[in-house]
Order: sequence, then C-alpha cells, then structure tokens
Amino acid sequence: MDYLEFKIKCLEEFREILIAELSEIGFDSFLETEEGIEVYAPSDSFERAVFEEVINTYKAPAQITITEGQVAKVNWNEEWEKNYDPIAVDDLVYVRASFHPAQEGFKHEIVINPKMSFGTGHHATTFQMLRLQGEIDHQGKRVLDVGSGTGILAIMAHLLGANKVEAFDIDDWCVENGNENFALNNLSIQMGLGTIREVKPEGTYDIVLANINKNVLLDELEVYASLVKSGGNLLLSGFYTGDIADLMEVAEPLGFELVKTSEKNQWAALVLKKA
Ligand SMILES: C[S@@+](CC[C@H](N)C(=O)[O-])C[C@H]1O[C@@H](n2cnc3c(N)ncnc32)[C@H](O)[C@@H]1O
Repeated sequence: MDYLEFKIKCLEEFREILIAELSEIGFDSFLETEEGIEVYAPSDSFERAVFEEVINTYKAPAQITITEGQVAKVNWNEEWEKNYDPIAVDDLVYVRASFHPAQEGFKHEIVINPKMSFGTGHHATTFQMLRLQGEIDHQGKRVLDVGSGTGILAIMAHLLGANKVEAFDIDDWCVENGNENFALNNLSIQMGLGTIREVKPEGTYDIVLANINKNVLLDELEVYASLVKSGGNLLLSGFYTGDIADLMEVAEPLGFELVKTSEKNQWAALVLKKA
C-alpha cells in the first residue's frame, strides 16, 4: 500500500494535539522527531480537504511548516523500534518493548510492541490512565477496557490483580497487535473487535476503562452507565481539560459522581463512581 508522508515542523506543545486530530481522520502512523512529527496516511483513502482543515486550525499557533512526500512501503517495525523509548509511570510501572532491557525498581512491568497501535504510555492520556488505575483497587475485580489499542490498560488491570479482564477495539490492527501484547504479558484473553454496541458486553463490571475521544465518550456514556456496577468506577480519558464540564453534564444524570480529575499537557483523565 502507498502512503502519503507529511513531515510537520511545529512547536513541541502542539505535537500531541496534532497526532490526536490526525488519528481521527485516517492517519495511522506517527513518529515524533526533533523538529515535530512525521505522519502517514494510506494514499487511497486520504482526504486532502479534511487534512487541510485540521492543519489550518493549528497553522499559526503551532508555527507549522509541512513537507509532503509519498512512500511505497514503510518498514513500520523498524521505524517504531528507532523511535520508541521505555517510559516509567512513577514507581508503579515500567513500560518497555521486548527489545529493551528490563529495569528494576518498579512494582510492575508491561512489555508492549506497539507497531502502529495507540498506547505506549507516552501519550498523556495513557500515562494518566495507568497512574489512576494504580490508585484503584483492582484485586479480584471484573474490568472492561473499551478502545484498548495496544491493550496496555487491560494489561495494567491484570497486573493489579483483576480477576477477569475484557478488552475490545474498533480497529482490527489493534486487535492483532493487542493480542500479541496480551501474550507477551501472560494475559490469556482475546481482544474483541467492534464498538461497545456491537460487542455487547454482558453483565456488569467493577471497573470500566475508556480512553477514546470526547465524541465517542459522549455517545457511549449511557452504555457504560449500564455496565458499571453500583459503587464501581469508570475511568475516562482522551479529551482536553476544557471538555470535562461537557462530559460531566452527560455523566452526572446517568448516576456518575466525579471522584478525581487528573490533568497533563492539557489532556484530562477522570475517575467517576457509579451511585
Ligand atoms: C486514544 S486510543 C487509547 C488506546 C489505549 N486504551 C490507551 O489508553 O493508550 C483510543 C483507541 O480507541 C479505539 N476506538 C476509537 N473509537 C472506538 C469505539 N467507538 N469503540 C471502541 N474502540 C474505539 C481506537 O482504535 C484506539 O485504539
């Protein structure tokens, strides 16, 4: 498959926002470089007008300049290996790839070979979700991970002692990659494919994790509400701090109370409790 390649020079504080916006419009690989980001989209499904709309929104504040190219076939594995460093979330967990050496001094270790899936721990949303998970008792709990990506949060739940973990994603590449990561971390489950309405999880859960984006969360909150046990927790991320009020406006009438707010690089993560 041919890919369009965009080398985007921009201010550092706009990199995460641009990656998040571009991942919503069909870009499926992202590299952070010294000067900005390199992003890739399959040529056959690329929509230039939509891309330009996103870029124009950030062009002036992020001081964007772009070089466009076309690449025949990228060796994505080589690319992410060059650009992926381990990351530590406090002393809670050390997230590394299988080609990195193990590190002592952490309560847990997660091995993630992310390839093109989202969820290495580097993004502020994933980082905060991991940290918040560490503050919640998972022992013997039933946990659902919605939009699992690499499977990183499901693996964290397993390491924190969850009794049963279920995970799914709408992207079949994530499902393939997530299942590889589950095996690498001795979690013997299979990631499901689809949205929550398609997968139709049965019963109720002590903890539901959903790091997706504002629109999906607003749309799916009522389904999460039907799946979280009374007294159970819903952990949300994938939106900016300015969006918290909009999410709580929908979540509160569904029986959720805001227990904790976390913020990092303008990205928010919330712990909600079901009445
Ligand atoms: C921001 S990433 C989070 C990945 C991982 N859970 C983490 O915390 O790093 C969001 C993931 O949700 C998936 N996704 C987007 N919309 C979805 C939906 N409606 N249902 C399930 N997964 C969805 C994407 O494919 C992507 O893998």
